[in-house]
This record gives sequence, C-alpha cells and structure tokens, in this order.
Amino acid sequence: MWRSAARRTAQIRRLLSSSAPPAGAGAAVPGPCIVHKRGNDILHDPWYNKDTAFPMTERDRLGLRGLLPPRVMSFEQQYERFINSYRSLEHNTRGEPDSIVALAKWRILNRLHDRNETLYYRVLIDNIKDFAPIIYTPTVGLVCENYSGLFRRPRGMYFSAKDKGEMMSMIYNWPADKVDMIVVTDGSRILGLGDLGVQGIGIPIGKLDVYVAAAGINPQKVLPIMLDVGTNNEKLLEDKLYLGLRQPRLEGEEYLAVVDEFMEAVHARWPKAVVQFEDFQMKWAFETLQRYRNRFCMFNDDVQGTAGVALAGLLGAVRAQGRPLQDFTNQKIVVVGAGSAGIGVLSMAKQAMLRMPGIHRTGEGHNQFWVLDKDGLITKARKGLDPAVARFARGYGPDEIPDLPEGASLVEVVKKVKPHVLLGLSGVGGIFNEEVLKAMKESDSPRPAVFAMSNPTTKAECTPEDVFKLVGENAIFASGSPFGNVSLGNGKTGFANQANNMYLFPGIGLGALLSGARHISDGMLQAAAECLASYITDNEIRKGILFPEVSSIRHITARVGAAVVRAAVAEDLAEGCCDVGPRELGSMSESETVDYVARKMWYPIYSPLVSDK
Ligand SMILES: NC(=O)C1=CN([C@@H]2O[C@H](COP(=O)(O)OP(=O)(O)OC[C@H]3O[C@@H](n4cnc5c(N)ncnc54)[C@H](O)[C@@H]3O)[C@@H](O)[C@H]2O)C=CC1
Ligand SMILES: CC(=O)C(=O)O
Ligand SMILES: [Mg+2]
Repeated sequence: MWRSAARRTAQIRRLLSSSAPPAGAGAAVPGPCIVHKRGNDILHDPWYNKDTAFPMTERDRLGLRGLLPPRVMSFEQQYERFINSYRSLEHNTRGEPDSIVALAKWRILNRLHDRNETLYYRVLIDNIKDFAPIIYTPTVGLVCENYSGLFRRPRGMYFSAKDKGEMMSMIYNWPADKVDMIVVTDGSRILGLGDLGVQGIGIPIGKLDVYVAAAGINPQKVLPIMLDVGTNNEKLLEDKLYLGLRQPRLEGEEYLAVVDEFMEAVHARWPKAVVQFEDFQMKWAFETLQRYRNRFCMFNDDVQGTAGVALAGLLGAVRAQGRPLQDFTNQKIVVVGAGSAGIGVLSMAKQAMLRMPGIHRTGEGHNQFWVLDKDGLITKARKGLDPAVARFARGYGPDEIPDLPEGASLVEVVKKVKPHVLLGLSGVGGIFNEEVLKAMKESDSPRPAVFAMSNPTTKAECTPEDVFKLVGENAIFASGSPFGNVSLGNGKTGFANQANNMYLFPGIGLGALLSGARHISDGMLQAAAECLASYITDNEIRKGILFPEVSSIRHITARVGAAVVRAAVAEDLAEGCCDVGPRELGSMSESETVDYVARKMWYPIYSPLVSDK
C-alpha cells in the first residue's frame, strides 16, 4: 500500500511544480478577463491591479495612461522587488523582539495583499514555508489579538447580532457574483487564545489564504466571514479601540437564530459554496455541525480537519515502530484536552480502530484512550459529562488497569499508562513539562510520540528540543505551529513535524467543491485522512518524518482533493461541478482525478484585461 502511495506521490510531484503553473486553469497564456471598470478604479482593485506591470496597450485601453510612472516593469521584476524589500525588512529588524518582527512581516505582506492579489499569491505560493507562519499560525494569532489597532481596511464580511432580519439582503453587498469557499468564525475560541470577538476575523482570512495557495481556489471566489454575536472578553469590552459589538455573547436560541439566518442567506445566493466553520467554542462547534452537516455542504475544521491530520500522525507513529497498521488497535494514547479538537480526534481514531481487523472481539468497549481535561483524567465517576466526552471516560477502581483515580494528574497518568502517544490539544503552553516528558521516556513504545498540537507557538504543550532531550533521540515529535528541526549531534536530526489541519482542510474543501457534493460525509473525511497518511514513505517514517514539508502543500492538496472527489462519487453524493458531471467524475481513474483536480487549481498570472465600460 505504502509503495504504491510513493509512486503516486512521485507522479503528482512530476505533474505539479510550485514554481510552474499547473496545466489547465493556470496555463502560460491566460485568456482575457472582462472588467466592469476603468482607470483609477482598476488600480485600486487588488483583483485586477498589476501596478507598474500594465503594458502600454492596456494603459491605453483601460484609461490608465498617465496614472502610472512611465516605466513598464515585468512580473518577475515586481516579484524580485517585493522579495528584496522583504529581505531588507528581515535584515533591518534583526535583534528586535519576535512579536515586533512578526507584525512587521505581516504588515508588508498584508499591504501587498491589499494592493495586488496576483503578485501576493504568487509570492505566497512560491515561499509558502517562509510565509505560512506569518499569514497563518503563529503570527495570525498575534494579528487577531491586536486586530482593532492594526485595522486599516476591511476584508471579508461582518454579520452581527444587530443584522438580524437583514442578512438575506446584506449578502448581496458582496461584490463577487460567484463564491466557492467561505470560512466563518464567531471568534469565540481563536486558536488557543480564547474569545477574541470580532478580532477573530484574522483566522478566516488566514485560512482562505491557505486555500488559495494550497488548493488553488480563485481569490475572487473566497469569502472570509465574521459572525459578531458579542464577546465575553472583558478586556475587549473595555478597549476603546475594539471594533466589535460591545455586548455579551448571544446564547441559546438567540445565537442559533443568527447562525441559521446567515446559513440561509449564503445558501440562497451561492447554493454550491462550501462553508468551513472555524474556531467556534466547543458547544457551538458540535451543535452547528450536527445542525447543518446534512443540509449544507459544510464542515468544521477544528473537529473534522484536525481529526484527519492527527489520525494520519497516529498511524505514522505505528509505522515508525515497525509495526503493522493493525497494531493501531493496541496503541495506548493519552489525549490532553477534551474540547472540540480533542474529541474530534478521539472520535475519528476510535472509528479507525473499529474498522481494523480483529477489533470486533472487543468492539465499542475497546478503549485505548486516556483523556484529560482541565480537571485531570476523565473517568466514569465524573459528573455532568457531555455525552461526546463520556464515550471516552475510563472506568476506575481495581478492575481498571492501570488503576487511576478520577481527576488523576497528567504525570500520574503517563507514569502508569506508559503510553505510545501523548497528544496535546489543551491550549495550555508548556503543560508537557520536564516531569511529564521524563515519564514518557518509560513509554512502552520504542518510538514514543509526542504531539504538541495546540496553537499558536506560545500554547504548544512542549518544544521539540525538550522532547528529544528528555524523551530521547528515538522520540517522534509533531506540533500545531512550526518549530525548527533539532540537531542531535553526529549529523543526526530530530524532526519537528507540523501536525496542522492545513494539510487537510484545503483538500477537503476543494474536493467537496469539485465533486459538487451535497454534503461532506464521514467517508469523504476518512478518504482525506487516509490519503495524507499514505503520502509519507517508509524511509521518511523511519527517520521520524510523519508529515510532508509545507512546501509540498499544493501537491498534497491535489491528492487529498482527488481522494475526497472519489469518495463523494462512490457514495453517490456528487452532483458535479461546472461542466463535469458525476458520471464523468466517476469514469476517471485515480490518477486522472488527481490530474483533473490539479488542472482546476487557479494559478496567479496577470491576465490581459478588457474593460466593458
Ligand atoms: N494543530 C491543529 O491543527 C489544531 C490545533 N488546535 C488547537 O487545539 C487547542 C484546543 O482547541 P479546542 O479543542 O477547540 O479548544 P476547547 O476550548 O474546545 O478545548 C480545550 C480543552 O483543553 C482542556 N484543558 C484546559 N486546560 C487544561 C489543563 N491544564 N490540562 C488538561 N486539559 C486542559 C479543557 O478542559 C478543554 O477540554 C487550541 O490551542 C487550538 O489552537 C485546534 C484545532 C486544530
Ligand atoms: C489550526 C487550527 O485550526 C486551530 O488551531 O484552531
Ligand atoms: Mg481552528
């Protein structure tokens, strides 16, 4: 299975290269683009603006002559100019505090984003490894925390509790006729930073940047959305600059009425758009998923995207031990954090175990998980447990091996269980402290795995340096935000994998869109996770590499997208997209589907512009 996956990977790597446009949508000679404006209006529209690269013929045609300096620059010259400015900024801010440097980098990228989207996305695609930490985690967290002060111009749409009854008409204020991909948040749990209210809009913007870069969604067809239902963050409510509603969050039916109205409005205008729910607090993450998943084409990234990425990592950890995949059912897994992400991971991992041969002996009762929340180990003795969490509660008392009390501490659990994997989705930075990591050294696994998945970096449960020092050089490490690899001496490297849902959500969204799926099923999500799990070769796994390089994200997304399309077709959920119907999708082989998905990806190239005004 893994060898054929590697062959497929090589094939896709040949098919796509980040420095060259994919065939099809990003063809070298792009077709003309009709714009409904002229002159300055074009220069101030980042979708069409080419800055100094407008050729003279276009300047004449579009009424731009005299509005730009006379020298016509090439795209390559503009690109180089931007990269040089970026490198000088890096040089000039050397020695400054990390947060100052990070925000300066974000500002220079954001200014380009506001001015010229074609150049912005090309720079982003070509340098995704360097720029993802700025437009995405960790810097996006800092941006959200400081959003009201950083605000210069709006991006996306804002629907607030004050807009009740108006949303169906407001949705038509968005200037694009077609929207394919929406990321929406209510700002109630932004990364591990808590309730940031309206300032959480930075997350949908960052996620959609990843969609454009990784999945080749046309930036004219993406829409970041903030549902401002108030905030319970006292500091923000008292902040004079705060840009959101200054009221406590809506709750209960009032809250759901806002989200219902928003979903109906989106569906009325763009019935085929895929909606990704992002960074909702747990109760609303689960409630909205249940409420909408069979009615709309939507998914919750924190619950479902994260689960697939973690499952791929867990299966990788089994392979790293030299064990067959079926051995997954015997892995002891300690999960710290029983929130939307933790419970999403546990549910998908449990489903995967139940599908494995031999597990029917023990079935649903098979519990290889020890789950902790802020009150310690969750056992059946815990009162008032959410049913989603109760499924994973341990028994207690002498029949339970090892015998651990309700609320046992993390270190106690790790010492007694000796888990194969310690996985953090707690949002608590440094919680895998020295004592915990030293206890992990006694793990029953020859390759103990530590996944510190909380974001941003300050909330990571531990660092790779600590893991390789305290657990041992044979340990495996992954984190939600990027860390550098660790030099172990003697030319050996401890790999700092990035276990982030960015490896899956772009492919899930793209696959759902291209298949024209009525909704996003468990089977489609499972196909995405399996695809990611099979991307890494045995050789890489032996070295401790569980996830691909971020620089190959466009290749990965083409494969994940294809896997999702094929699953949608197999389940009869696909209605097709554009002029490719379900029958045609169904007749494609696996590699033809990958090829098709890759060809549908948008690639940033200046198109000749023709004005109809
Ligand atoms: N790497 C990735 O792709 C992803 C990472 N995350 C990260 O996961 C973290 C949690 O996200 P959610 O589950 O949505 O949050 P949540 O707020 O729903 O859940 C947090 C959980 O952590 C528990 N917790 C808090 N303090 C704890 C402590 N001292 N010990 C043990 N458990 C503790 C809480 O009781 C709760 O069960 C965030 O930092 C988020 O950035 C979330 C989604 C994807
Ligand atoms: C990565 C992500 O979705 C989160 O930390 O919430
Ligand atoms: Mg998230």
